[in-house]
Amino acid sequence: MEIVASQLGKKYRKEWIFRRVDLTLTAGTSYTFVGPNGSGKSTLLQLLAGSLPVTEGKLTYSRKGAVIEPDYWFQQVSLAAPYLELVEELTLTELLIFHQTFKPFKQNMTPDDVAERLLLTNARHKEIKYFSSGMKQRVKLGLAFFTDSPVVILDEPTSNLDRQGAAWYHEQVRQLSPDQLLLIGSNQPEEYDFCPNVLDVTQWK
Ligand SMILES: Nc1ncnc2c1ncn2[C@@H]1O[C@H](COP(=O)(O)OP(=O)(O)OP(=O)(O)O)[C@@H](O)[C@H]1O
Repeated sequence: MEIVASQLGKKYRKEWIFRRVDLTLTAGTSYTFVGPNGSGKSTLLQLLAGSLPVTEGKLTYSRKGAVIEPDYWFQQVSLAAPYLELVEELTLTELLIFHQTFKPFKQNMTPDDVAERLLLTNARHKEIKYFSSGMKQRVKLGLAFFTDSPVVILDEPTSNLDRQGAAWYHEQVRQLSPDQLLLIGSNQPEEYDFCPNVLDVTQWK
């Protein structure tokens, strides 16, 4: 899996958030985008996920040399981010079953298997709206970790997690497949201490 950005730029109203972003992101490794609050990390991740339109430049997804059309990018990507909401009225089991109808889990994992990996077996019949913020964050991360998708994008992955939750995050992130491409947006070095490619988004201002 490869994502290539050529001369990518994003403008909101009259303000350019970044311009002339040239990147080649290749599966088998991870990339972390860093920069101060408001510098554009989340915006860039959403562009790379194909969930926000670019203002200028070009984005290409390809797998084994074959270009993937933009209509199919969403199938390639699992994104966990603070601004993405879970369906609060569903129980955890209902949410996992619902999610599975769009994107299957890895290795034929069942919703019960996923709940166990989330350390939330006891909460699987509880509605998400009654989950603590840390439990919700674990669910968001788990949907990204355990979905069978070649690209995993994590924006502020350990927000709301306690020390045990952060340890769980590190354990899961280490278990991602070498075929997957991991992209992170972060301000906290301990979230990406394992990541060999750290890119400061202010270079594209
Ligand atoms: N929908 C929008 N309309 C207008 N401006 C926006 C919109 N979304 C983001 N911005 C602006 O784009 C800039 C970059 O925001 P972004 O959320 O990408 O930054 P960030 O680096 O992820 O910040 P943080 O570390 O606080 O999460 C900010 O100035 C923000 O106000």
